[in-house]
Amino acid sequence: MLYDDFYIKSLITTIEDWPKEGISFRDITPIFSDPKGMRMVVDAYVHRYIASDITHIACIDARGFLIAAVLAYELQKPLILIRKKGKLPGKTISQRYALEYGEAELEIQEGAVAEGDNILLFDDLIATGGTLFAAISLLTSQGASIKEVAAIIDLPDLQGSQKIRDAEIPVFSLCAFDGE
Ligand SMILES: O=P(O)(O)OC[C@H]1O[C@H](OP(=O)(O)OP(=O)(O)O)[C@H](O)[C@@H]1O
Ligand SMILES: Nc1ncnc2[nH]cnc12
Repeated sequence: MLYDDFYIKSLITTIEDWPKEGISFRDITPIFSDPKGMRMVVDAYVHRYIASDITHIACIDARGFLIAAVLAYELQKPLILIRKKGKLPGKTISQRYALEYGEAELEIQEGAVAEGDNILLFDDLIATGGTLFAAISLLTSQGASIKEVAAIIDLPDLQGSQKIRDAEIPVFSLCAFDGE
């Protein structure tokens, strides 16, 4: 078995009513303090993408950075940082969006990606998909193609992953919290 989704899921804790009432927050912090879990997560993505034709990995501020940086090192691919507004120096392109518990704005630096780039887009979790769609829009507006979206957790009830698939972008996640 390459990875044990039950084991990965067992590391994720749920905090009710955080950061707002009604939200069941899925906390991935314990994965980082469990070396076996961390290796399982990274190895699952390395195995999936080692022979793929992706040219770049793009990842989303902030939790998305944590695994994607290790993955870029392992796969020897350039890493593109998609950051919350006001964090990237120089000329940027930005996109506002709504997520499960608020609104925000994402940015990339001008010239970060180009026509012909084949991107693996990574974030830790897919809820409504608002964050990922903003990232997709930033990358594709510069001519890049999204080869696949990868995440640790999918929350299918919130339909983000289905909307991304409906846009004909493949989605890969290691585990799901479905009606739980
Ligand atoms: O599918 P959505 O409804 O858009 O929600 C998913 C996003 O929400 C969280 O990010 P958050 O903005 O809380 O940032 P963080 O990673 O900095 O904690 C998570 O890391 C995803 O990026
Ligand atoms: N329920 C949730 N848990 C953790 N991160 C999230 N981002 C959006 N919704 C989330």
